[in-house]
Amino acid sequence: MLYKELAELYRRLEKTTLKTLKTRFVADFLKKVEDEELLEIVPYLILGKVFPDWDERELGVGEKLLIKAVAMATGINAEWIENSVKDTGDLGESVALALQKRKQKSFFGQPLTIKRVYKTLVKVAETTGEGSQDRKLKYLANLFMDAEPIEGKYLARTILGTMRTGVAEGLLRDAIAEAFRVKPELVERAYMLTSDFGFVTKIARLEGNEGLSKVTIQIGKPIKPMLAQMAASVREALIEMGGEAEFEIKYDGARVQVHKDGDKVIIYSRRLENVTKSIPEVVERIRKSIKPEKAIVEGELVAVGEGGRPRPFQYVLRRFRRKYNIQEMIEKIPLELNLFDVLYVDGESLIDTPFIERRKKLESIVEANQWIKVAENLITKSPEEAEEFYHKALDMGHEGLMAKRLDAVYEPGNRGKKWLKIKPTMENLDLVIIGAEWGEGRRAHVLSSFLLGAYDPGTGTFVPVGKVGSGFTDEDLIEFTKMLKPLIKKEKGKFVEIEPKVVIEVTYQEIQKSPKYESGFALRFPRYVALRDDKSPEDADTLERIAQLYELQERMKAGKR
Ligand SMILES: Nc1ncnc2c1ncn2[C@@H]1O[C@H](COP(=O)(O)OP(=O)(O)OP(=O)(O)O)[C@@H](O)[C@H]1O
Repeated sequence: MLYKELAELYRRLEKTTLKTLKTRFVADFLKKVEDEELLEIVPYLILGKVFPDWDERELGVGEKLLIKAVAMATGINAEWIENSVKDTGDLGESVALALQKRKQKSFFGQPLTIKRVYKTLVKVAETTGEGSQDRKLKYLANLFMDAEPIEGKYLARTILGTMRTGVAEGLLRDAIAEAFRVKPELVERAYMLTSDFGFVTKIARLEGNEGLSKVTIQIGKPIKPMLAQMAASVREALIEMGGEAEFEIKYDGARVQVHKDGDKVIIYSRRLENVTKSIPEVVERIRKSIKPEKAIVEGELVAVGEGGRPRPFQYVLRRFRRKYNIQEMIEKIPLELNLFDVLYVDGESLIDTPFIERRKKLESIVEANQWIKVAENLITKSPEEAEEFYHKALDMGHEGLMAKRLDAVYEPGNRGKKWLKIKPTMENLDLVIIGAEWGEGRRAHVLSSFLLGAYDPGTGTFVPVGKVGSGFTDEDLIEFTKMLKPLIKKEKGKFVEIEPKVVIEVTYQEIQKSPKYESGFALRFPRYVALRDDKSPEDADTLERIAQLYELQERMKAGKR
């Protein structure tokens, strides 16, 4: 299949904002894909990606290298392309211009096929080590040599991860359902269980509803994590759970999903990225402590400080980010793993097993020690006992408690009421930076105030809910400016519009109802807490969640009165 057909799809997607139309375009395209291998590749390309997020492979190509490759392919100098980006505001557009401007196409050129593009990008990702930049450059230049302007535009955007065609996961799910006349809920279910749109598309096409309904979890494919809502108090949680619940310490760290298959261990982060290489000591401990040959378990990784007390979760994220001198970090930031769930053991999925049974299973398969533990818990009907446990958890320096329904099955990707969290403060929000303003005076060269958006899963867009300017150090602002500059879409005076990619956590004094933003909500005194690079923009808090938190806040206020 020709890459040009895919480029044409991107062009059509970009031209309309109508979700139904976009869904139809994607569905029509999927219907045309016959080849089985392509069926697994194309969904990712449509999302503007090459690999699923949980795949360890990365292209490792920045703007500079890409421009060099285009310069090499067209004979147009790199400076011209760089300058053109200042006018177009989009490297993809400038690549198309460069391809148009080139004198003549190679005589031996072959039209690009989707397979060739994909295979080349895989080679680019797998080229590492000494001299790899040069080899990547050659592979890419070869592709651009044979690319038409419209192909070059979208190829560049795919390589840089800035597709901007407005196709989010929800839209792709609906398009798969429409294309192969299968039930959207079954597509969703299969995706939540495997996080693999390639696999799901193939099953939908080849085996229809029946095949989709048989999809189950697999070692090596991460499962979307089950999430919690917030409760106003321990008592409220107990009532919601039907009078009896299991309470667990809510550890303040980073969630991990561990897949063990014999000696092979893969660890995925909260956003299901493969973080195995950054924490080898944890891998080693899992091999020893998790008894079954094959298992999938979940837990919270906590950085431990003096006297075994937990350190803020940012320390764990520092461990995830580190690629070199890992040994040094193992000593500097020791990690303890507190396991709280088991989803699979030796060929058997436990997803539909009630929580209380899973918990028993977990206790039986873990050989606990100083570094790997099963989350401390209390099963009770008594609000007083639960309160006492809550205060004990807080005194120990933990975040609060989780309450879990004893009979709850595991609901991948769902934020329902079967799990509730109880914390002493209002929930911080994780929001996406969608705009910014250049500072004044001493801060004129840095972005210093940021417009925050909540996610709207229905449309795949981000709706403004507030502006944050406090809580940043000078170094933070320099870092953010560096990070956000390549994501600038438009500049208007001091204000810049930003591609929604970066998630940050903020505190605030209150959520207010306000006509200021179309969302209907505004944050009062938001303050920056941390960069959440463990979350993707689609994991950010939604408008619906903000509305729920608003209700909760009002209930908490009423309780205090
Ligand atoms: N015992 C526990 N059981 C389940 N989750 C726990 C536990 N201890 C800590 N956690 C953490 O709490 C989170 C549950 O809260 P929630 O579902 O809101 O997730 P989240 O969106 O990642 O929020 P948060 O910012 O609170 O981590 C889990 O994702 C996990 O990281």
